[in-house]
Amino acid sequence: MDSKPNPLRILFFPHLAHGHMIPTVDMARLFARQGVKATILSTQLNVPFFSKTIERDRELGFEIDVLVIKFPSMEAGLPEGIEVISSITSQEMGFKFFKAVSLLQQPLQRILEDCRPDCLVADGMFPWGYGCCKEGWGTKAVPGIPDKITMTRRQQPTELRESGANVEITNTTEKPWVTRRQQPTELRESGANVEITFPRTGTTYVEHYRKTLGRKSWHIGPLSLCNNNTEDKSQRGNANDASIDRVKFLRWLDSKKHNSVLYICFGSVSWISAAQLNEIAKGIEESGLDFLWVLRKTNKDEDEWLPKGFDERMKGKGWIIRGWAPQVLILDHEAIGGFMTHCGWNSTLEGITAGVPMVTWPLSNEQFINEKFITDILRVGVGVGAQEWSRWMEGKKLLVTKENVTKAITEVMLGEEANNIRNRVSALKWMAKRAVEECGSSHSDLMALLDGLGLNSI
Ligand SMILES: O=c1ccn([C@@H]2O[C@H](COP(=O)(O)OP(=O)(O)O[C@H]3O[C@H](CO)[C@@H](O)[C@H](O)[C@H]3O)[C@@H](O)[C@H]2O)c(=O)[nH]1
Repeated sequence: MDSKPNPLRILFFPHLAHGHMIPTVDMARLFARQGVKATILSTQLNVPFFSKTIERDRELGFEIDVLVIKFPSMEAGLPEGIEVISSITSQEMGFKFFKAVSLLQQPLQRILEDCRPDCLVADGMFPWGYGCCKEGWGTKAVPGIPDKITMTRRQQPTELRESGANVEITNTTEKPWVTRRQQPTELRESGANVEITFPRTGTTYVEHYRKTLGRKSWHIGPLSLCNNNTEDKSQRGNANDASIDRVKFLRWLDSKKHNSVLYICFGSVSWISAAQLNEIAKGIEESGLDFLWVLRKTNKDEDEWLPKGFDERMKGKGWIIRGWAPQVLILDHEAIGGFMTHCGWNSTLEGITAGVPMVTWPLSNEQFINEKFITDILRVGVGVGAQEWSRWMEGKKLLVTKENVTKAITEVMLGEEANNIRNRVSALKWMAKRAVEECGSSHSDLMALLDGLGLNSI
């Protein structure tokens, strides 16, 4: 690949959580493919989650690298080794973790002064990210004139300077999924509900975002589609090489009929009680469906909750994967006919992009809102009946019963509506694919954004 002598340099700083690192790394790779020099900023222990992917892109000639920022564990009273949300095991540890994250502001500022990138893409979870750029560290080429003139932010007219504010780059296509990244807290605080915030009166959500909310935004997703080979898909977000296991369960999936296997995964941070896991297992068994079930390593050992004899009875019918599974690869497999999901935004988009009907089981964060989009607006899934937030509190929460589980999964995979749901989600799948192709809306937004940042004027 021809590399420009002075490419546009963008620093990407994702939150220290898989659900944020994964799409940000995809985004950085997407930008690098357009000639941007992309640098991903992260802490030492998080780099292995994406370093192999980055190395492969570098071998292909793309300008993408990684910069390490020290995580202030000690300063926040955290033990060494806790640098990603999925390692948090208690509420107290969670508070300390977020304290440490907030302490990253000053080191970020120093990095910006040293590196002087043209642009910082900071995670929405770092509300102080934009403030770090206000000091005028960056230079920007003035677009639209024949000669190259660069100015620092401080030298720019206010208008130009302000235009950089509150830039939203969303991992979405032009469907309703677009706006939710920052909604939950606002929604909860305002007491409003989904219908009020997103009226369905013929206007698309993108228009709503841009016109009604007046937010500058570029809708460039679904980002997972930039992983277009098996290696990329299976290593996405994964520090270990799970190739042996991968081959095993992919072969198993190959032996199954189209759309016959239920895939179950609750994302990278959720926590499910032993009693609830027991109900899920019984519900799956009752449905008679084949399944592939991903469990985080932090979940209780199977002998604490797995119904007696489950393993024996489910031989050949199901797999339980402990740890990290290559989700995008699995969802793309034609044997997968349903996805039981906690409605994390990445999983939601990945399910839609793969054209897989969903069984929705929101747990926390903004997931109950995402569920409404899946079940009520897009109508590509059926709710399992989750009624309340659950996090950290074993045994005190309202359980979703095994009957609820059986009912929802059979409705999505076999029921009268199953075909209609499948047709609707298939239509969205193709829409999503078209959006990222050349001339598609996401591709056009990406080009417009890079143009605005001066990619072609440098
Ligand atoms: O075994 C696994 C588990 C997860 N994933 C991937 O990890 C990501 C998980 O992201 P998401 O589905 O968004 O769930 P969370 O990890 O729970 O993400 C957090 O961050 C999201 C983005 O802000 C929010 O929407 C969620 O509510 C919040 O819990 C997805 O890309 C999955 O494909 C895997 O590849 N393998």
